[in-house]
Amino acid sequence: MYILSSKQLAQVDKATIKNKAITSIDLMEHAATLCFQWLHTRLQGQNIKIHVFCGIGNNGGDGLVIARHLFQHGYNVNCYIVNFSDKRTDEFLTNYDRLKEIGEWPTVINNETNFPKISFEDIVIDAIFGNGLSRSPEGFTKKLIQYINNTKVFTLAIDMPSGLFGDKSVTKKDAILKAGHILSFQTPKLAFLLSENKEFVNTWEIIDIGLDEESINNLQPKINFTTKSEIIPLYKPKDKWSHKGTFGHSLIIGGSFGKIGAITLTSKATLKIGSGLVTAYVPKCGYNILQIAIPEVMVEVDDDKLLTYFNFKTKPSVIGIGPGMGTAEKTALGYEKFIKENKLPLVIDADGINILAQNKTLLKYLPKNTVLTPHPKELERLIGTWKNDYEKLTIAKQFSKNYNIILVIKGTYTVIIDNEFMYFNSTGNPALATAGSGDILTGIITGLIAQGYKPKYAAIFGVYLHGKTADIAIQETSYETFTASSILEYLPDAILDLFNQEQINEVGNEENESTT
Ligand SMILES: NC(=O)C1=CN([C@@H]2O[C@H](COP(=O)(O)OP(=O)(O)OC[C@H]3O[C@@H](n4cnc5c(N)ncnc54)[C@H](OP(=O)(O)O)[C@@H]3O)[C@@H](O)[C@H]2O)[C@@H](O)CC1
Ligand SMILES: Nc1ncnc2c1ncn2[C@@H]1O[C@H](COP(=O)(O)OP(=O)(O)O)[C@@H](O)[C@H]1O
Ligand SMILES: [K+]
Repeated sequence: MYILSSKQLAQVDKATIKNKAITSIDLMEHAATLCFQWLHTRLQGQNIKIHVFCGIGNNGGDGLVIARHLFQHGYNVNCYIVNFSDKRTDEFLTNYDRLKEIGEWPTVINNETNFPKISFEDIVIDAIFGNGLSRSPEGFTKKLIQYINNTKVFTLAIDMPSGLFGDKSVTKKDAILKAGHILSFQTPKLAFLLSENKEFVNTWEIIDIGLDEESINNLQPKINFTTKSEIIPLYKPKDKWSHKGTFGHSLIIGGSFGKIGAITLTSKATLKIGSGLVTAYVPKCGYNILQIAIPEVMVEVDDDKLLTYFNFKTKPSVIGIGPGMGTAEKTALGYEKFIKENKLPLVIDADGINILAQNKTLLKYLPKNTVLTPHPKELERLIGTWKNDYEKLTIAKQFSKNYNIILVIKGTYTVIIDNEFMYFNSTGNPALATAGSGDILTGIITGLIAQGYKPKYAAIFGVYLHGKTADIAIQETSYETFTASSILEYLPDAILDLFNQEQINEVGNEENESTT
């Protein structure tokens, strides 16, 4: 699914009202009723105090609709208007009247002395600011946000946590509501996927409010959130007449004394994802280890304990390089020579990236669409520092464009960057934060390229499957006991899950709530 900017979302709201012949007030009624239903399903009429804080724009309008439904269903509700401006939208005013019509008058909050008492057991619904936030909240509104945050009460944010911009960094972090859960309309917001916002964004889900898909597509958005629906079409079914040559030959280069495990994991993953043939090129000390650990993999050797010569005989279709390789001087020299001469598709990880970062003149030798898979530290060495996550993405896009390479920036929401396009991954969880997890990813992406997946799609698909293994595993095992080898154990389930129709379009289901 696409990720839209605030401006694009406002455009799509307008286009939906025009193209679908629905009024703005009905669209609001529909969206906010879905939020009410979400809450009602979970509370089942329980007598919990619910404080609904409404702004004066359309986010406030949503709050008024939710409050009305809650009142009508007998909930214990206090509704407030946070009166930070004399402006009112028409939809707000209509819903204000509708609330009064059922005999409920919201309390107007104009200053700090009107702040209501909130207990830890209560629920707060945050409908103060949504997509129309134009600057950081100030004055009593900011104080109210801080007051709510200090209560540590459960907060349900409608569309956005108030004070957080959907698509740009906030410097004043003391005026943002810390949401316990967010019900966000139609598309994920970029802000939810960035670690700088982790204090404000806990779990979130997307509520499909029926905005006009055609208008969304017409905008040709460049930021994507990759879910199962986008992954299924990428899958390449196996041809009945295929043979092992059809699925490519991967060469996996890496390892050093004490780090043969890393390259063993990468080789195993390359084989397991379906590369027809796999050869590992390792220091001599890795020979027996690899031959015993993975009989299916062929092995070529370099110097005793470190890669030095890079003079393999294998003629592969793709090369995955870097895990466990080290950055010793003689390895770096051999690697530099290899990079300058190589013309084959590459996936570069770990020390392969670190050596490039030490000698950036090498970058121009990388074949077009080389995949680099840095974790945040490796990325920093490669592209330099950044002031905030948005700037990081801007620099990374420019880097991808300058060198014609595909960046896989690993993290909670791994993002694949190809020029100005970004693909955020939806799968994965902290079980993956374990030694060797990245080595496996390198193998998966390499093995997919060997089978004919274009590098960009191999990266998107590989990252999705890698994360999915952990999501499936965690229902059966624990975070603690999940190791990098578990990724390979659950890889068959992750692939088979693609054919499990029931879970398609699962974003929005509780099962797929996203946790940061
Ligand atoms: N049909 C639809 O369109 C649908 C819309 N929907 C809902 O609408 C929401 C967007 O509504 P919205 O555009 O009215 O913006 P919202 O966030 O309520 O507030 C804007 C107001 O706040 C003001 N303001 C901003 N920052 C401020 C600050 N720091 N301090 C003080 N004031 C500040 C700003 O004033 P201004 O910037 O002009 O000064 C303006 O008056 C969206 O998130 C979703 O919940 C859904 O119902 C689905 C259907
Ligand atoms: N909290 C998390 N949620 C989702 N994925 C995670 C999380 N932590 C780590 N990962 C994933 O685990 C992998 C770790 O890779 P990396 O840091 O290179 O590990 P290693 O060097 O140990 O192999 C990446 O794919 C990353 O996206
Ligand atoms: K809000």
